[in-house]
Amino acid sequence: MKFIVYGAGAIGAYFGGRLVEAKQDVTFFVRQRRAEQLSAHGLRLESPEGVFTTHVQVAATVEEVQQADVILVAVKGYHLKEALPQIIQLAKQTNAYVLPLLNGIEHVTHLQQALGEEQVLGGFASIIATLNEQGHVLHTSGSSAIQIGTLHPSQRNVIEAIGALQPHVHTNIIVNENIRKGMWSKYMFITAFSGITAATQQPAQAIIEQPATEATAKQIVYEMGQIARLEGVAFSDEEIEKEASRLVKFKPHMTSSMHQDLRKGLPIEVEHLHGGALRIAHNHDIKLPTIATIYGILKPYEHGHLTTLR
Ligand SMILES: NC(=O)C1=CN([C@@H]2O[C@H](COP(=O)(O)OP(=O)(O)OC[C@H]3O[C@@H](n4cnc5c(N)ncnc54)[C@H](OP(=O)(O)O)[C@@H]3O)[C@@H](O)[C@H]2O)C=CC1
Ligand SMILES: CC(C)(CO)C(=O)C(=O)O
Repeated sequence: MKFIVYGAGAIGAYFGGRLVEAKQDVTFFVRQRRAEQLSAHGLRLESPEGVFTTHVQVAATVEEVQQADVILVAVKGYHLKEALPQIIQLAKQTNAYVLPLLNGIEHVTHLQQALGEEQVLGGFASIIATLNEQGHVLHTSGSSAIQIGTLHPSQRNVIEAIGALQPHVHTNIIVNENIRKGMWSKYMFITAFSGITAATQQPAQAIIEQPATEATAKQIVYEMGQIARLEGVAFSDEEIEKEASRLVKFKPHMTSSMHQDLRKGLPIEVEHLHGGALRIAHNHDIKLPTIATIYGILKPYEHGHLTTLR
């Protein structure tokens, strides 16, 4: 298959690299600095699933890309404002399916509004990965997977075709028959885990050892469950409780990428995750007081260091 990977950060480079390794035709759509880095040094994945180094095809302008079957989107939520017009243009000119791997939900709505429901697939990534200074991917979790699925009945063939790559890739491609629910489960969990670790500036230990912090984190999951249901995603009480109970199952030193980014003074996805949840709640005329509080605490850190506050 012919893939465009839009954004060659941790997720794009990792899963795109695994597709190159599986002999797929992959073009990494990147900005100038990353294009130079990838052209000069290629792509290197360091992972418990194997080290892989390869030359890659890159493109930095939409004119360079004529054909594609699938566009994997792997930017951060805070890149979307700039990236969406280009992704939409790429999708329109190639007629390719768009497979977003971001955490959150709002990007799916934006893509569907621009392209129609038939062109936007469902998906998300399960991995812990980052780029080092050389632009190599460091994959540190024990496993890696993307979950994919149809958001429209017409997408069955393309989802099956991507799923059929599974025997050839050194990662997991899981076809999820209810991908919308899968995406919401991940959104529910990550909004709580990233929100509470970033707001407390503590790893999972704070949730595990401090009942008040655990209760706040779980409350975020319950509020996310409320909007998921209002959006028509059928979560039972038990399923929501299961997501909430995952919050205390981490090793105490574990933390979220949002907390790590905050510590490093990097931008964080608070507007995309927590802000996105509040906008959905607003559309349904309800309040999410715990998420609103976490959003208020984290919002000043949205762009990284607090250099703009005087
Ligand atoms: N990393 C992880 O372990 C996990 C991440 N996720 C989710 O996946 C998504 C991506 O995260 P991650 O890969 O870590 O993020 P990264 O910051 O590592 O990568 C994002 C990449 O997008 C590129 N980019 C941004 N704007 C553009 C643009 N206009 N054109 C081309 N490239 C662009 C950036 O390039 P540049 O170098 O030019 O800035 C950067 O390399 C997020 O929503 C995250 O929450 C989900 C599960 C795990
Ligand atoms: C919690 C974790 C590490 C794994 O789901 C994650 O996705 C994140 O922090 O962004």
